[in-house]
Amino acid sequence: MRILHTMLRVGDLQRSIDFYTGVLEMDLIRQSDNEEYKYTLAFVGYGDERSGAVLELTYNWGTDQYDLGSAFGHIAIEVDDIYGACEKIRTAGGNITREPGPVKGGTTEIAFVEDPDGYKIELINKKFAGKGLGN
Ligand SMILES: C[C@@H](O)C(=O)SC[C@H](NC(=O)CC[C@H](N)C(=O)O)C(=O)NCC(=O)O
Ligand code: NI
Repeated sequence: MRILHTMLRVGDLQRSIDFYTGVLEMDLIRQSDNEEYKYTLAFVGYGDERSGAVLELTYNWGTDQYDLGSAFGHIAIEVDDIYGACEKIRTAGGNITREPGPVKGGTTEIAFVEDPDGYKIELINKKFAGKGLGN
């Protein structure tokens, strides 16, 4: 078994596609409508589903916002240079909500960016990927 995707309900599909492709440099892999049940799916990621897990952006027709609640945490992305990545994301209009630097209580360098619906995306510097807090 392997993880295929994480599904996120979004309030404006093009706004989300623009963010994940334009700001986080993902590919738009495929998109499909379900006319009967009135929703559209857009799969975005770094390479296709055979090479790794992707995000499944789900737009329910006519629903433009959701209560994210307090349970969802974040999706993590590995970046080669977290400081440079944050500058590029900021320049591209992304909302960095936690500046890059060592995680509290550890050494792993992280940052957070929020997507257009408020979902948190954690950026982790490549040299720390898979090392937890890095201690
Ligand atoms: C393609 C596969 O990865 C899917 O996740 S499609 C599954 C399908 N999704 C939806 O219906 C999304 C819209 C829905 N209103 C929602 O917001 O979740 C699904 O969950 N189908 C249910 C089923 O029983 O088939
Ligand atoms: Ni799915």
